[in-house]
Amino acid sequence: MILRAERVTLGYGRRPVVHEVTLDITEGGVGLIGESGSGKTTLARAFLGLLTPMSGNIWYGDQTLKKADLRKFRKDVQPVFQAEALDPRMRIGTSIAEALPRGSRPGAKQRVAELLEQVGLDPGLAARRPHQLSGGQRQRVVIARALAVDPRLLILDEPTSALDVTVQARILDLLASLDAERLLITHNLAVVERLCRTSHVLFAGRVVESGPTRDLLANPAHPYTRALRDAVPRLGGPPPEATGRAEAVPAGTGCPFRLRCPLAVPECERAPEPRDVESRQVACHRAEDVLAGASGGPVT
Ligand SMILES: Nc1ncnc2c1ncn2[C@@H]1O[C@H](COP(=O)(O)OP(=O)(O)OP(=O)(O)O)[C@@H](O)[C@H]1O
Repeated sequence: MILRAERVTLGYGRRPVVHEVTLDITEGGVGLIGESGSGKTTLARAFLGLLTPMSGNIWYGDQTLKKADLRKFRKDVQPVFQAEALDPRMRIGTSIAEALPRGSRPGAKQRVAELLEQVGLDPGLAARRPHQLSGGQRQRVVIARALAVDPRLLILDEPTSALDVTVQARILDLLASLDAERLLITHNLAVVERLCRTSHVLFAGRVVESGPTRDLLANPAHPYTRALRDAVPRLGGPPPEATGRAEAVPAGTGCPFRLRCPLAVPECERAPEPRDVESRQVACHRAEDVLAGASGGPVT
């Protein structure tokens, strides 16, 4: 385990938007799934040390981020940002060379060529500027930049959402082939299926279901996971529309999903604690009914 969030609450100003999340980044890839506004990027920013928790801790090995060696942390944990963030005026080679650790500048040209090859690009592209590359090539450059410091963990926020399906599949193959671990943020379930052994489903800033990705997708135990899965989770498909907004119920007033939940019962006015159900942790009073395939109405 490289990073761990322990009962982390995050927010902007005084408004919390992620509530008491506990989550380990373990081997085999970890997915954070949820619709727009559910808090995925906010949690990723905390894992990158860019947002300080209102309460709880981010652990890096056996130290909290407050006490950790930040130089080592910044080398170990690298974001993979959107390709649009590449400086349009800068040549690709310079852009990658800038990310290299200080001591390695003398051999930079050679190292840039190696990194370009590692991500499946012709080293000759180093002389070009971003607009002279395709979207898929630009995304590979972004990955090469992140790999420049030989990180242990990549934090990827929708790394392929701007790409067409075939290019997307090739970038996923590349990501799957890398040695670094992954925290992957997406609304696209096909992407987590390919890259993450474990997944966490966020709704309105709370983890509602966690477990092996395979199990979550094959047989969800939370009605929200089921809604996400059923809402066109094709590779390259649009974000699920049938699921509406994440901020359905204010915090502290029962299950956050209950106003949209086809299985809601009066008991759901009491917030469900996460509990172990089969292979996963799920925060739902009716997880067993969901697993059994119930589609609506109260338990009789
Ligand atoms: N800089 C900010 N200042 C204030 N509120 C913010 C800020 N960034 C995000 N938020 C709010 O925090 C909540 C969670 O946003 P976040 O970006 O983490 O969600 P997300 O799941 O990553 O969504 P998306 O998939 O659209 O990126 C939202 O209600 C959003 O409006």
